Amino acid sequence: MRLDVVTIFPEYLEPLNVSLVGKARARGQLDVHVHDLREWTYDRHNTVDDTPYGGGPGMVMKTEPWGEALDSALADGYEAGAHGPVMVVPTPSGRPFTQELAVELSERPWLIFTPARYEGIDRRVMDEYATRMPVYEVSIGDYVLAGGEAAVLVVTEAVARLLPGVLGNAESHRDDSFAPGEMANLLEGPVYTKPPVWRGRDIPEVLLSGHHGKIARWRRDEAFRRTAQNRPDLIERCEAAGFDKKDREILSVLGW
Ligand SMILES: Nc1cc(-c2ccc3ccn(Cc4ccc(CN5CCCC5)cc4)c3c2)n[nH]1
Repeated sequence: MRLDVVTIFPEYLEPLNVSLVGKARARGQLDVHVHDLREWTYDRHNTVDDTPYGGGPGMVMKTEPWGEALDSALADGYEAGAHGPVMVVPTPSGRPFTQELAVELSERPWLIFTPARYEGIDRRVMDEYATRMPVYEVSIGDYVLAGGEAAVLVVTEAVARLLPGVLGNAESHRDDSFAPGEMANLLEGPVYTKPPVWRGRDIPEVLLSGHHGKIARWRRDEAFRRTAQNRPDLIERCEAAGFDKKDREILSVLGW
């Protein structure tokens, strides 16, 4: 997968050199190119913003630098043999970023991120590139950041860990919250490891029993407990996926 990021804060993307994404890059599973938007300005102050038409607070990012930076990133990518680009535009007003969307993006060969600052980018930039590729405007949550770079880190990490071979055997996204399968749409329950006792706190007996059926049931019950506690909205969603008799038992215990 190729990732291009156009930003006025290239240093903000340094974390893409470490940990999971850094290793995927070192292994050649990810090809990341960060471009400084200001390299596509020609005035003394490297201006990338201007006042909004129609008035209002703040500044809007200008079309020309984005157009030149994106055309350059596209030419570079095609030159390198990449294909099927998709533009990902972080914005508070976008489609919610979910595990489902992470899976969808992880199946694309080329993502071009356009994290903005100020009050966002002149709409004509997205309109222009929507004629050439899918444009996903994406929100990572119902809060307002000062710019899109943090969202690029979030989306990149969620996508990269889904790429084949990126998560080692020791880790798996099989039982992720929101992953398909029997734990679909449930939040994961508590996890434990050695030592067996820590500051007088021991491990739930069932996890030491070696009885895989009981352990799986306990984990599902704990997932229901946590989901009912923190995300009751998800209980309805997984009801659609079908509850078995045991599920209904734990839900009635939880007062559901
Ligand atoms: N999930 C999530 C994503 C973001 C995010 C992503 C990119 C940018 C680029 C600039 N900002 C700051 C920003 C943008 C829009 C407004 C709202 N204004 C009201 C009138 C015009 C616009 C305020 C402040 C971002 C914020 N925040 N949260």
